[in-house]
Amino acid sequence: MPSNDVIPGGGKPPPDWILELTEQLPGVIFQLHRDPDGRMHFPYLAGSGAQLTGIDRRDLAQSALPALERLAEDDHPRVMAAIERSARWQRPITTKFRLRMADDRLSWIALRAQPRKVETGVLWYGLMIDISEQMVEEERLRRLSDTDDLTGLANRRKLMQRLEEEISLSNRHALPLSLMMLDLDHFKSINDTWGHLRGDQVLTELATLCREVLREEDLVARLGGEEFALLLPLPPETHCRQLAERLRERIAAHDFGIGQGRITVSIGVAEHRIGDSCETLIRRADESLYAAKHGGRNQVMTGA
Ligand SMILES: Nc1nc2c(ncn2[C@@H]2O[C@H](COP(=O)(O)OP(=O)(O)OP(=O)(O)O)[C@@H](O)[C@H]2O)c(=O)[nH]1
Repeated sequence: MPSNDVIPGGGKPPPDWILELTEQLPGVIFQLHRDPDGRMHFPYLAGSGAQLTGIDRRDLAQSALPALERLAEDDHPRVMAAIERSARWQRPITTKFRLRMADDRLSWIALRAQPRKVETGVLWYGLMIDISEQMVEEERLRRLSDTDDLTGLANRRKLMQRLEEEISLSNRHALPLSLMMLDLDHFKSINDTWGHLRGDQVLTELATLCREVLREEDLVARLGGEEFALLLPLPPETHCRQLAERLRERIAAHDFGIGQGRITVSIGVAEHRIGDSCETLIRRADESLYAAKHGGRNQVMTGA
């Protein structure tokens, strides 16, 4: 295979306007070469992004290591595996990763590269582009779609997603998991007496109280209206019921601005049993909540 497989333009110097064009590109275009023994280097690198890492291109033309060392620790194995797969199956690489820049900032980079077998190993033709802004926006949208507008708690969608994950873990490793359903008592009359805005304020303060009582790893979600769900991974055996009691007492003692003791909640607790699905666990917590309401409200009930 002639050496012009490695050097764009077949070894002839490219015209000035091509050089200028490639250097002005808002990203990086490159060739990445890998020897049969796995050593990599960038025979060609161009684009305005090429300076941002602060690594000299001449060093990268010798070895790709200085760039690979800048990969975020969590992303390194995934990127190496993508390169390996691409080389083995001759499939394009499509990945994204975080790369440490000269100013120590981590930037999100999207990479696309097409591999080609050459006599000396594998040669990729690719491009990289900074997608940090898109990633921030994606994260903002994801948060929005997971969050309840009024209280800032997780919403039903987020709860269902976490519940699926936790139940799958609990079923696989027999880990404890509890679900509490919490519903405000006679909330309609609070709204009717004090107005909808005050009702909203009660919901927001209630969310804060729940968060204060729970631990970081627990999830508090507003399911809609005056109904909340609390998901507790790994609670010690009797912990969940005690916690529900503490929360109930704390709420009953709190002054929501309409006089102490006006706001109470009913709580239904269900503990995960091996083999439970989301629906089964929710149904059992709902049944406990129903029992708490019918037992006179302002109380905690656990499943049979
Ligand atoms: N302020 C406010 N009220 C809401 C919101 N969502 C639902 N509600 C009200 O919550 C009340 C729920 O009433 P019900 O389902 O009858 O329940 P309840 O009065 O709490 O009675 P029990 O649950 O049986 O103790 C209704 O008046 C809804 O209008 C909200 O976002 N803000």
